[in-house]
Amino acid sequence: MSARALLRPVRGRLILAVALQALSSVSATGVLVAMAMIGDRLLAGAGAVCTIALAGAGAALLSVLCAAAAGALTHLADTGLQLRLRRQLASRLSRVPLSWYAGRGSGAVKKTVHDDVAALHHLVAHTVLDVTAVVVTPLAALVHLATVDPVLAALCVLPAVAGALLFRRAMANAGPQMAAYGRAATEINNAAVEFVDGIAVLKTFGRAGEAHHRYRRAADAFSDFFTTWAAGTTAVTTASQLVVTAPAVLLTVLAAAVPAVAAGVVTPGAVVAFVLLAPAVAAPVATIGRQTQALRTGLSAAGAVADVLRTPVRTPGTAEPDGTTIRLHDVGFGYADGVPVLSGLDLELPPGTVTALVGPSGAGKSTVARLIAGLHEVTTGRITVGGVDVRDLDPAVLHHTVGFVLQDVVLLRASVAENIALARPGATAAQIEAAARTARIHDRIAAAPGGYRAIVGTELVLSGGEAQRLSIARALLADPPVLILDEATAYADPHAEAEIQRALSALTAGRTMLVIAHRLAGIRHADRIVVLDAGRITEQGRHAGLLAAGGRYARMWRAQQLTPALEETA
Ligand SMILES: Nc1ncnc2c1ncn2[C@@H]1O[C@H](COP(=O)(O)OP(=O)(O)OP(=O)(O)O)[C@@H](O)[C@H]1O
Repeated sequence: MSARALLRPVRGRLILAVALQALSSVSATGVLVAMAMIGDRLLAGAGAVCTIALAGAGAALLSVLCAAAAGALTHLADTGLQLRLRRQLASRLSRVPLSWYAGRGSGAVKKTVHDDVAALHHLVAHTVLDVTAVVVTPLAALVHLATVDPVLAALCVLPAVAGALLFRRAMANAGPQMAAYGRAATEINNAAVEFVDGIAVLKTFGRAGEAHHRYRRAADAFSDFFTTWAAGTTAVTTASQLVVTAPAVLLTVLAAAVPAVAAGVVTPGAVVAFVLLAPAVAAPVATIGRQTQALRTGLSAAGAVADVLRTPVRTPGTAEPDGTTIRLHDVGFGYADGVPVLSGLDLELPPGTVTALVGPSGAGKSTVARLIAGLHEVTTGRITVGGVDVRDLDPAVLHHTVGFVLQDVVLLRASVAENIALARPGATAAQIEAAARTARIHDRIAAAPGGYRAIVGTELVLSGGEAQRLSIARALLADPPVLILDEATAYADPHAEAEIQRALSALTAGRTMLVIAHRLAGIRHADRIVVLDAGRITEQGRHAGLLAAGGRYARMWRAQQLTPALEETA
């Protein structure tokens, strides 16, 4: 979608608004013409100015009404456009791959979603009309003055031409400068977001003073850039403004008109017309900078929004999985180009079985979970659910088939009930409570003042382990045939962990499970244990077999058996 296509839905209303604004500007000029005609009549002693005065008043009324109608139209067009764009952006941004966000930074995304859409408001609601007025008013004034005296009319164009030429010189390098301006503004946005995101951890290490370092640097760079740019152009820009001021224009015209009146080649009435209308011919040049800038900003914002809306997203397929078997076929993946995290991974999760994925930190276990969840796309190979590539599955079907309790629990700033019912919005209060009880989080929720209506993060602040149990309640309620647990009990104390394990055990019957755990004791009864090391499967089998093999798993098991003893003797 191009910037032009973006504005297509409101084109009809904008054209009508431009026509009304043009009529308003012509009518406003008509008022000045009527005043000039009255002056001419009075100077000539012709009297009878009533009709002209009435016509002038009519023109004034028409001008006001047309301007109001034009403004109402553009604001209506803008409201509809903003709503449509925000919906389209929300829909697109929810479907772009996570890597798209990683490649940008939240500041840049926020700039497009918020600032650029707001800049479009100015373009559609104001700039279009302002530019119309700036073009039509001087033209209408000039046309009338040309009928009064063509030579003097040509003369009053001179200040406008001089102002425009000076302004062009000031803006000679504006294209690259505007691009640099946009980059500097984006850098400030990114730095501000980073500042807010990182402040807690920096404070923890007593380095709060440095927290805003990048932000300050970005703001300084922005200020330096702007000062240098302004210093190089201020003199010429000021000159371009000065030559089009009313006194400068009147001086130019009167320098020729006064001798012409004395010589009897121009009437005093004609001079009145020039005094009233000549400033209007040149005045818009003073606003060229502002209007051009507003147009550029608006069009570049439209371009940025159009770019986001053009971001390719995979159209969800309509294929239905045949069963719930999950297979990883020769899967390779890396977060960054040339840095593989997983390579040649073949893995099958047969229905009703529990597969445990273990391995040292950084081996890629959570990455496997994220790939199955569709949060990232495999670089090579494929992942299938019931024989269908996850990329060809409708995300809704994927998430009904596979439930996730991932390491990084994300809770929404919504009620506890809404958070639990995320994957099943129609769930009843009783079903939500039952899931919370099974996940051993009900008592904590019931003890909070708002209970299940309390807003998570403000009215109910949960610890890491509690958040984990709430996300287990979520998965329990969704009741998917396949469940992936990534460090599901990482935050829980031993007592709570045992309870959660019991609750989860009840779930496993008839279900496919992939459990990613560091503590091997919890998964030693798994149907299959897969050992991942540096993104490759190095061993797999049942607990006893792997122990007997004396490989990596056996070493990890022995190390974990020793650890409690060491703690006790310490
Ligand atoms: N979002 C990311 N961007 C870039 N690299 C990442 C990202 N997430 C993980 N990695 C890298 O991918 C590799 C595997 O990480 P992963 O979290 O899958 O390991 P893991 O086996 O689950 O580790 P742990 O047991 O410590 O949680 C690591 O080298 C990690 O640095």
